[in-house]
Amino acid sequence: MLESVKHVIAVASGKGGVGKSTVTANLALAMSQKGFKVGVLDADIYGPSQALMLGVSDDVRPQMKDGTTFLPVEAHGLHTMSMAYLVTEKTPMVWRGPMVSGAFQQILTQTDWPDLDYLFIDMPPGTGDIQLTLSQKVKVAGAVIVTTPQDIALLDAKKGVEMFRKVKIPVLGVVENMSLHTCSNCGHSEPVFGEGGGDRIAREYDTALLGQLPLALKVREQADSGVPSVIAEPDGDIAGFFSQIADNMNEQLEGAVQVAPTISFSDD
Ligand SMILES: Nc1ncnc2c1ncn2[C@@H]1O[C@H](COP(=O)(O)OP(=O)(O)OP(=O)(O)O)[C@@H](O)[C@H]1O
Repeated sequence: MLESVKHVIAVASGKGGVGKSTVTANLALAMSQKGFKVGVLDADIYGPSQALMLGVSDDVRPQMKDGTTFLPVEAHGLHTMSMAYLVTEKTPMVWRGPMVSGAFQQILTQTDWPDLDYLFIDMPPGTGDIQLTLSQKVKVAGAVIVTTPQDIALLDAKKGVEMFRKVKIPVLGVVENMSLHTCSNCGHSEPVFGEGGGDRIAREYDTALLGQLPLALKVREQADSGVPSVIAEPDGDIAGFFSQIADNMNEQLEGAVQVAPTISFSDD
């Protein structure tokens, strides 16, 4: 249950479509590759995408324990739970606010989470009911804000930072996604969505810039095929970015619990 989770981390964005789910999946996998026990909860109830990104097929349903709790679904070594496991692709999500936060609360608290170092919550975009429910019901260790560098996204990201501050959830830092695009034909790089936005917001709000990710075709292709870049190319540049982001996030998490090294005894 939630008591067995050491750190709940909310991954949020002000604006939709900035790559929050992509960052959540890859960051969780990067953390898992470092030896931490990691879970992912897809709280983006209107548009859950973690199942797709983590390669969980449509017909997978979580098993029940004692008829009251869900057992998380394992994917690439992560323990995952998502609204997508409980509804069919064709079920329209036309719920009102209270129903949405009720459903969120239920999958959060009625999932039999194993001992986890981190539970990453892929939040819906914006500053709505789910964000409020989360802050009221759970002790959240920190929030990671994902943004793209252009002004319109930054404006929304700022609202996100302010909201977390208001509800006393520490903002661990900002991930700037789609920073530079490198042409796969000629290698030329250009800042499609502008430059330096993540850095500006981090300074303005006295928080860290956890990392910058390029806009790259393979990031989308790999995520969409259910094998995020960190797994698809563990030694590639994208995996390297996420490994650094995971380290930076841990640095920001005061008193982060490190996984105890395995101690083996020898006879001599
Ligand atoms: N750095 C990147 N390079 C290329 N494509 C990317 C990158 N980051 C995300 N994408 C793609 O952009 C699309 C939107 O990303 P994603 O679903 O992660 O965004 P989101 O912020 O979670 O969206 P939503 O608000 O709908 O939940 C996806 O198709 C994803 O594969």
